[in-house]
Amino acid sequence: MPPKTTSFPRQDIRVLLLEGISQTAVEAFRAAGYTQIEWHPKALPDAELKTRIAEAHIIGIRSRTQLTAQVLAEARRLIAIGCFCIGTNQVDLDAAELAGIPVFNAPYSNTRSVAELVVAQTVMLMRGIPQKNADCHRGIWNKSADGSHEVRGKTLGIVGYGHIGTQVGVLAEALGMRVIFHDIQTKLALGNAQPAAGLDDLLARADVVTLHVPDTPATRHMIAAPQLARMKPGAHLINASRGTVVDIDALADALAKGRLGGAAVDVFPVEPEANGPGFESPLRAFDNVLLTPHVGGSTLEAQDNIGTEVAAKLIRYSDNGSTLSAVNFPEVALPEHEGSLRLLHIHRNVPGMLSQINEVFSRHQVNIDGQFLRTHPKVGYVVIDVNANPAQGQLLKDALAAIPGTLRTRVLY
Ligand SMILES: NC(=O)C1=CN([C@@H]2O[C@H](COP(=O)(O)OP(=O)(O)OC[C@H]3O[C@@H](n4cnc5c(N)ncnc54)[C@H](O)[C@@H]3O)[C@@H](O)[C@H]2O)C=CC1
Ligand SMILES: O=C(O)C(=O)COP(=O)(O)O
Repeated sequence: MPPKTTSFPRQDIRVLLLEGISQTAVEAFRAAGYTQIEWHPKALPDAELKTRIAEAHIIGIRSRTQLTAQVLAEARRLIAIGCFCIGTNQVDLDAAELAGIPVFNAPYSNTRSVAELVVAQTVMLMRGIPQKNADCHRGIWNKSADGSHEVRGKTLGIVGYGHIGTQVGVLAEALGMRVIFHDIQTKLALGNAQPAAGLDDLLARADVVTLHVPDTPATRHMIAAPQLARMKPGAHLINASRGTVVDIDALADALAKGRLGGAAVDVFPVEPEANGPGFESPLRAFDNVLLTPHVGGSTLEAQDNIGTEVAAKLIRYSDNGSTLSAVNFPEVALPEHEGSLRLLHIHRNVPGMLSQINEVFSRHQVNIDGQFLRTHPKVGYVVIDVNANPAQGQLLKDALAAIPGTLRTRVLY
């Protein structure tokens, strides 16, 4: 397959934004001079996604859209992917990298929203509110303190002590909870939080266990029947991480047997494609389970901030070539290239690539003003600033594209 080349004025760059991404993103693209912006309130069905992605230069998604290797194979013009969320597990990151496509996300902007929800869920579960709420809706008055507890002095176990987990811990301590955590990395404990001796130790000690790990092979079903059996009788489980982390049938079984006091679940192994009827889960049967439709990060504040943040990263890459904070790609932080022409060359990381690239410039007798290189094991990214006119830029780009192992070239004027 010939290397992919993209070199357009901003007005010709097609931006496809799916899943109701905040208008702040649309405004940011417009303000930067992009005019071809297509916005969809929902995810697209797979077949339509393949057709649309074939035309797009930039795509923005949230957690629903699956950008598999098969979908990315259709993305002939795509230069960048924006995940307008934290998780990037919905994108085949290796396939994107090998196609020369950097992926950006918003690692912080919705973390506070998730943390606030989890703290609220902790209080609700400890008070038995899900059942009481369900009873009241059915006309049943059940005023009782049985099984209802203050959170003060109780133990919260946080699995995954990252951006969200740490904030949950700080907020929970403000309510007087004892906080213990488990993480695979050594973490600075905030406040009076204490690391647990391991996951099993945490499960055995916590009154409420809350999960804040990413979806990785190691976290899939990390909470299954054996782990649920280790939890304190009557303890509560909260999952606002990914639906893959909990074996949902095992959780339903533990709830059916009365092993747990309750659960709050925001994310599911299979989530409906669109709003409306069609949500299936064995957990629907339990009044003591707080079910929410993956809204941990869905506040207007978070979504607006995410829109601005990810759009800025996509625009910076499109205009300037900077891949700083890309999650799958060699990171190159670049100065502005005013007065010079910038060539981007993305290639398979094989020996001799840089000398072949430089040979192109000596052959064309063009001076290099600046050169920036970063490599990953499989992919290299070189940015070359030259003192050349646009016509020379096109010739240079074509010559660079002819180097075997080239994945993508662009020229930025
Ligand atoms: N419900 C929702 O709407 C939202 C869900 N999320 C989910 O929450 C996850 C966590 O978000 P952040 O805290 O921002 O991520 P983060 O990357 O800051 O923290 C994740 C932590 O989990 C730890 N970890 C990874 N694998 C582990 C394992 N096997 N065992 C124990 N710890 C492990 C990491 O070392 C890290 O400290 C995201 O990956 C995303 O899937 C994020 C935002 C909104
Ligand atoms: O940020 C994340 O990882 C989330 O899970 C939020 O996903 P969403 O943008 O609400 O589809």
